Amino acid sequence: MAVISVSHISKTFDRVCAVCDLSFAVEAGSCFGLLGPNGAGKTTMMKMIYGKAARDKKCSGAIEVFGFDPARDELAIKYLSGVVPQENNLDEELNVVQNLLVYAKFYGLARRVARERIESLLAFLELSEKAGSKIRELSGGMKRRLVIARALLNEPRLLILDEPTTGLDPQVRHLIWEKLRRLRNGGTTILLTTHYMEEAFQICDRVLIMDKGRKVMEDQPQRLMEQNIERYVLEVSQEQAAAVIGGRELPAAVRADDAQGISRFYSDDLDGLKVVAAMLDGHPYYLRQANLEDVFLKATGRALNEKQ
Ligand SMILES: Nc1ncnc2c1ncn2[C@@H]1O[C@H](COP(=O)(O)OP(=O)(O)OP(=O)(O)O)[C@@H](O)[C@H]1O
Repeated sequence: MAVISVSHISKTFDRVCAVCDLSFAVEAGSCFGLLGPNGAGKTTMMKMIYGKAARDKKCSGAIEVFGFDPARDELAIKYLSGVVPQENNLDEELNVVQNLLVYAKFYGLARRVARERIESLLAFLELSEKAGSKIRELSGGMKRRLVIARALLNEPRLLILDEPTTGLDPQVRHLIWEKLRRLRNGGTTILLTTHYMEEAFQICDRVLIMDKGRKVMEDQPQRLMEQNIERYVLEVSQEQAAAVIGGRELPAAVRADDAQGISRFYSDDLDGLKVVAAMLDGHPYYLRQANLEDVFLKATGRALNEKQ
């Protein structure tokens, strides 16, 4: 059963189509990722889902979240969901527990229930020791975990996260991924945006890759890779590739792609790439497995982390 269903939705700002005719569904108990570079339209799409942005008036599409239309029933959706916005909008004047109590009050939780929930959420997000700390005393990763704890106060069936780990170090990123996996395994439906292909690959059951407001492709991450990209990549600076390989014939199973100053040679056949490596005659290169970044690059000609 779909918890979120988006059908032919568009949103235009000053004639710029931020979201263009987008359709997708998020199944109950799954983790769904909107993956795309800065400005792809991910945040705008999310905001329309939780009622913070209106779709175009002339757009004939529909959004349903738990069967409710966010344009009309924002509050009903709010009580069933938790939202982690892109910015950590915590109250700097209050400490960790006080920040959570304010929200607990908003949700109408009795004080004893609120205290119990806060204690268990702080333990779950490994913040118990910081319960009495001021917000400015927290690291970026702690603030992010606190915002996630806050979004979980009303025990939501749907958790919406806008770039949950942007700017955080790899250790915190992995910790947050583990927590999100546990929530998903416990039955919470998760919708997140990210421009980290690794994040999408690690935690999403299904990924919609978007660019310039439009869907580029959508599938399980592993399937997106199996069906759209070769298994291995050899990377070398474009300048060096032009100097030593330019004009020479490549092995039959090798495809070359130049973008952002890097020449990439793709193949399912590792031996073919070893031939390319030998042609480089001692110039440095990087041989790796292909990932969702390569899928995006092949589809759009641009890198995921490139500014638009
Ligand atoms: N309130 C607004 N007014 C005008 N243009 C906007 C507004 N919000 C977003 N846009 C434009 O809509 C497009 C999509 O922006 P959006 O923030 O949804 O992208 P995004 O994929 O979430 O990017 P990021 O990863 O940087 O958050 C961009 O061109 C952006 O400049």
